[in-house]
Amino acid sequence: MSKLRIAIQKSGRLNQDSLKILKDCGISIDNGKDQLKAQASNFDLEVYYLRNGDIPQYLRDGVVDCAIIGENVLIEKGTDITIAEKLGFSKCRVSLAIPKEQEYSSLNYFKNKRIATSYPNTVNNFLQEKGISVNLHKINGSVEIAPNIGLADGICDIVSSGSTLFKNNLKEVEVLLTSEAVLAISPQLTSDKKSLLSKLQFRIQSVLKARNYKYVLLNAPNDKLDDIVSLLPGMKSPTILPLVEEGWSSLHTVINKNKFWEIIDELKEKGAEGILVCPIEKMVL
Ligand SMILES: Nc1ncnc2c1ncn2[C@@H]1O[C@H](COP(=O)(O)OP(=O)(O)OP(=O)(O)O)[C@@H](O)[C@H]1O
Ligand SMILES: O=P(O)(O)OC[C@H]1O[C@H](OP(=O)(O)OP(=O)(O)O)[C@H](O)[C@@H]1O
Ligand SMILES: [Mg+2]
Repeated sequence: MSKLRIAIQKSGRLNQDSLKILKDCGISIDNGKDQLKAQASNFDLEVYYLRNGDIPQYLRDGVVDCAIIGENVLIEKGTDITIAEKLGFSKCRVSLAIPKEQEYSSLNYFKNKRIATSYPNTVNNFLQEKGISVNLHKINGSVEIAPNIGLADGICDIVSSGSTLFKNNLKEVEVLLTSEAVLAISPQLTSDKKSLLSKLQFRIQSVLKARNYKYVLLNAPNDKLDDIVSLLPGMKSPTILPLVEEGWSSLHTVINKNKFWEIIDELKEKGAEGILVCPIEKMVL
């Protein structure tokens, strides 16, 4: 059977997290330094190390079967490509920004202005829909410098913490889209690869679920258990085991990491003691 070919970014912001998710899926990659193609030793998978910006074309041409790529790049260059999973890392947004000292009240500000960007299609589609025409300057990097050197009146680029905008005296005025890393599928995927892709996707889903939950163990007096259990969603329902000490139990459950601190405070209020919180490696529902 032929192998599933996956593209990941060769170097840059997605590279390490992409390798990590494959590793967490139990996939070992024989990765010689500077190799552009590597094999997994325990899964029918071939890894191609490519530029993020080139990946949509490789997917379209069927040179690779799937890829880990920023959603923003697919919106810019690959609207024909299907997203199979959102992967929860490399979260950012693509935004319009202008010099800090400029007044801004609406998108009309941009009428006939010069905008520097690496995302011309995204900007064009967004502004055309609103009936606003602009002069676009396509540049590939260091976009935030453009207004300071007189090349543009505004920019459209990736924003995460906002510190690059801040350092360049710019302010974010419109968010065009939000993005995160995704698993994208080639439109040319052949049927013989589908079961391998499902197997990979199943593993990715188990890893992503586990990343969102914590395993919690606590002790509580038996007369407080009902109150405590009412706070806990769990996978089905919590496990309760008697402690050696008379009148006490140990309770085990899983909690969504976003609700974690909120629930921990309530658990303590209701009489829980000795609370342990552990990471979960995989979660299969
Ligand atoms: N500051 C950021 N915070 C979070 N995610 C980001 C940030 N900057 C970029 N990203 C995400 O990571 C992806 C890769 O960004 P990176 O800057 O490493 O690559 P690139 O230079 O755009 O691509 P290439 O591999 O083609 O050189 C982006 O497409 C975006 O999805
Ligand atoms: O809001 P922030 O947290 O400052 O992040 C935004 C910056 O991050 C990215 O650049 P990167 O650091 O990847 O450099 P690059 O331009 O060389 O890709 C992006 O192009 C912005 O410049
Ligand atoms: Mg970058």
